[in-house]
Amino acid sequence: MLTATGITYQFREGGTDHKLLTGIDLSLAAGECVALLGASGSGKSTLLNLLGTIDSPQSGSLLIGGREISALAEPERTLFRRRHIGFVYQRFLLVPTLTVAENIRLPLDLLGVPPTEAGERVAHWLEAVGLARRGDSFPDRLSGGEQQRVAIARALIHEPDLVLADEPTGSLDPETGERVLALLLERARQGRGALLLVTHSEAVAARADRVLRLEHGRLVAEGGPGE
Ligand SMILES: Nc1ncnc2c1ncn2[C@@H]1O[C@H](COP(=O)(O)OP(=O)(O)OP(=O)(O)O)[C@@H](O)[C@H]1O
Repeated sequence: MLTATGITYQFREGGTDHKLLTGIDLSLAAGECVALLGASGSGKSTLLNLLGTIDSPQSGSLLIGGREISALAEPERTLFRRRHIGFVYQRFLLVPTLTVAENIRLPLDLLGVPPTEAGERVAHWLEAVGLARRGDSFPDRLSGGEQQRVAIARALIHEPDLVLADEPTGSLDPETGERVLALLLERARQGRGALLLVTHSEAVAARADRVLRLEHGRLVAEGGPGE
């Protein structure tokens, strides 16, 4: 469902060009779970932003669901992202002024899903992440693990084809992290969307179908030759 070929990314800082990603080749099949490891600063989050169409590479091709992303103008790209991609971040990034239910509902409102259907889907996801009684709470009333479950419900509610998760369990205790990981993996294993999961944990990575490591601007398959 995703094919990236020859993706490069560089940035200029202090008068010098830094080549962060020098040639990323990556294929993700629908329903596949791939873990992405790499040293701090190797460019994992940058790569996620590129694959998530938030940022643009200097060169290379990115096909998602058969569409070439670089060919899309910004409004189309935004719409594409809202429809097809879900993001989960280490720091949750919930909107503090919205309730839990409103946070989860946000992607549906942006897509113009009718209110009755949106309400039903929010109720389903509140239940699915074990927060049925917390819909009216504000995020700051929730524990870190609960906030991350809200973030996951928000990332999945529109049934995206691709979920990009940037260290989603990084700030959680092991038990809560396991619960959050299980939620993400379960959905991919049901064939409902591919998952690319950035992690620093070898144990978390071992749960994926495949493990890739970002090294010197390229992806290397763990325990085998390159992608
Ligand atoms: N546009 C930019 N301008 C300046 N610096 C940038 C830019 N894009 C990326 N960088 C730098 O490139 C490096 C890679 O960042 P990135 O967040 O992608 O790494 P990472 O592998 O996710 O790291 P971590 O594991 O610590 O989260 C960082 O040092 C970051 O500051």
